Order: sequence, then C-alpha cells, then structure tokens
Amino acid sequence: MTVIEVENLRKRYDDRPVVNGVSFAVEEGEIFGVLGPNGAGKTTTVECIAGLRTPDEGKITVFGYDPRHDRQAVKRLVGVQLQSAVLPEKIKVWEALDLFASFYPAPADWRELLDRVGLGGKRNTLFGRLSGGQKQRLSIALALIGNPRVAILDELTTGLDPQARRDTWELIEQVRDSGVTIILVTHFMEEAERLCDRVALINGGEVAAIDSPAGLISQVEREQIIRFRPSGAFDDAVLTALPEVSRVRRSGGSVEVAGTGNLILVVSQALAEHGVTPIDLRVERATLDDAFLVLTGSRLTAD
Ligand SMILES: Nc1ncnc2c1ncn2[C@@H]1O[C@H](COP(=O)(O)OP(=O)(O)OP(=O)(O)O)[C@@H](O)[C@H]1O
Repeated sequence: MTVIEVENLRKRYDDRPVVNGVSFAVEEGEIFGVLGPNGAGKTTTVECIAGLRTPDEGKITVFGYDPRHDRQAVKRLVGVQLQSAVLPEKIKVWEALDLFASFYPAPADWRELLDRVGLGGKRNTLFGRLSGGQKQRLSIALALIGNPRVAILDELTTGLDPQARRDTWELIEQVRDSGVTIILVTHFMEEAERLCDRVALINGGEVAAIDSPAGLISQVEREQIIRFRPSGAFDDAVLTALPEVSRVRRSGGSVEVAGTGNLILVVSQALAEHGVTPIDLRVERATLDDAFLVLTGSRLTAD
C-alpha cells in the first residue's frame, strides 16, 4: 500500500529553486531513502511531507491527507526527527520525552520507548551530557513518541563514530520491524546501501532515479573496473587499443581500467605481451556512489 505520494513538488527560497519537480511514492513498511549531497533539497522535501513547509507547487498525500490542509492528521501519522531539532542542554531525558508526549492525544509509553532505544539507564541524564549516539537515540524516541505510522529521520548518523552509526542502523531496522515505515534522509551512500529498500537519488532538487540499491547499481554495472600496479612501464595505448577497454586512468602507481567482456584476461594478455605483470590485481564492483555519479553526473561526498 502506498502511504505517501509526492507529485511534482516545487519549492523556491527567495526565487532560488531548491526543489524542482520531485515525485516519488513511499510504500508501507519500507525504509525509503532520500539520498543526495548537501543542499540537494532533501530536508525541504521531507519537511513539506511533514507539513512543516508549504510547497509552491505540487501535490502531497500522506495516508490520503494533504499536509497543508490536514496538518493535525499528518502530525499524528508522521513522526519527525529533524536535523535542526536541538533540545536545551539542561533538560533531562525523561523530561524531554514527557514534554513531547504531551503534544499527542495518545502517546507511546516513554518508559518503554526509552528501553527500546537503549537509553533505559539514562532517564535522569541531562541532554547536554549524552554522547552523540545517545542524543540520536533520544531523537529517534522523540520521533516515535506519538506512535506514528511513518518516521522521518533526517541525517541521523552525521557526526557519529562508526560504532555509534552501526548501532543506530540496527535501531532503525528494529523500528521498521515494529511496523513503522521510514523515510531516511542521508548523504551517506553506505547507509542507504545498508538500510534502504528503495532509494531516491536527489541532486539539484531533482530525482535522478528511484530503485533498490542493488537495482541502481545494476543500472550502471554494465562496465567493470579492474585495478593493478604494473611491474614496469607501458604505454596506455597497449590497453586502449583493446576493443573491451573503454578507459584507462592512472593514479599514483596504480592503473584503473574500465571496460566490458573478459577484461581481466585480455588486459593480462596484452600486458604480458609487453613484459608487464599486473601486481595486486583487483576487480572493483560498482557501489551506490558510482551509480550516483553515473545517474546524476556528480559525486556524492561523504565525511
Ligand atoms: N528557509 C530557507 N531560506 C532560504 N534558503 C534555504 C532555506 N532552507 C534551506 N535553504 C537552502 O535550500 C537549499 C536546499 O536545502 P535543504 O536543506 O533542503 O537541502 P538538503 O539536501 O537537505 O541539504 P543538507 O543536508 O545540507 O540540509 C540549500 O542551499 C539551503 O541553504
């Protein structure tokens, strides 16, 4: 069942178009990724879905409701963890949850929620004393306090160390497994690849492609890439002359060859004919980052 539909969404700030005709549909029970570089228009798009910003043009429906006109209904159905949500340093964890619970007619039991996000022992801790990962766990709990059917999680793992990021990913999967549909805004391709059932690639306010991570990768994987260090000097023309080879690039001491067919065999043979051995030969599989580059023309930068 489709739970959210966005059709031809457009938004400008001071006459500068930021979202330029974005369309997608989110299905119940999926983790739907909105992936793109900083400034791509991701936050603006999801804030329009949550009714926090007003689109200039386009149509959004959330379980059949229009966020512009049925804001209360949408607020009950959609829990939002937003990038900019900052709590006062001095508020205790339980006070924040109690406060947010008071905004909803039928909130979740925050004690249970605290245990679920692994903060059971932190209920009396001040917000300012939590680690980055704990703050993000709390922000997930706050997004879930109204018992939403959909949770919007925006740049949840930015600034977290790798372990805290992996822990947060597990928590997101648990939330989905509990029946909550998730819209995950991210600029980390690894995060999208690991978590999302489907991903919308957004660049310059436009959707470049929507598919599963594997589907996006297979769209661009017609080409293989191999990498090696040559045992001696050779002219690129040795390889570019091969019909299977589409591109040869050098960086430092290593050579990258892109192409099709039985690339390893033909490259190795051509090099052998010139007395060159490929050392540390590796075949590289395309990643979501490569798919992003091919499908949008720009690279996703991650920190
Ligand atoms: N209220 C606003 N007024 C003017 N410009 C804005 C406003 N909000 C966002 N912008 C600009 O619109 C562009 C898109 O912002 P948005 O936050 O939607 O992108 P994003 O893809 O979520 O990027 P980020 O991850 O950096 O937040 C950015 O250039 C941003 O500076």
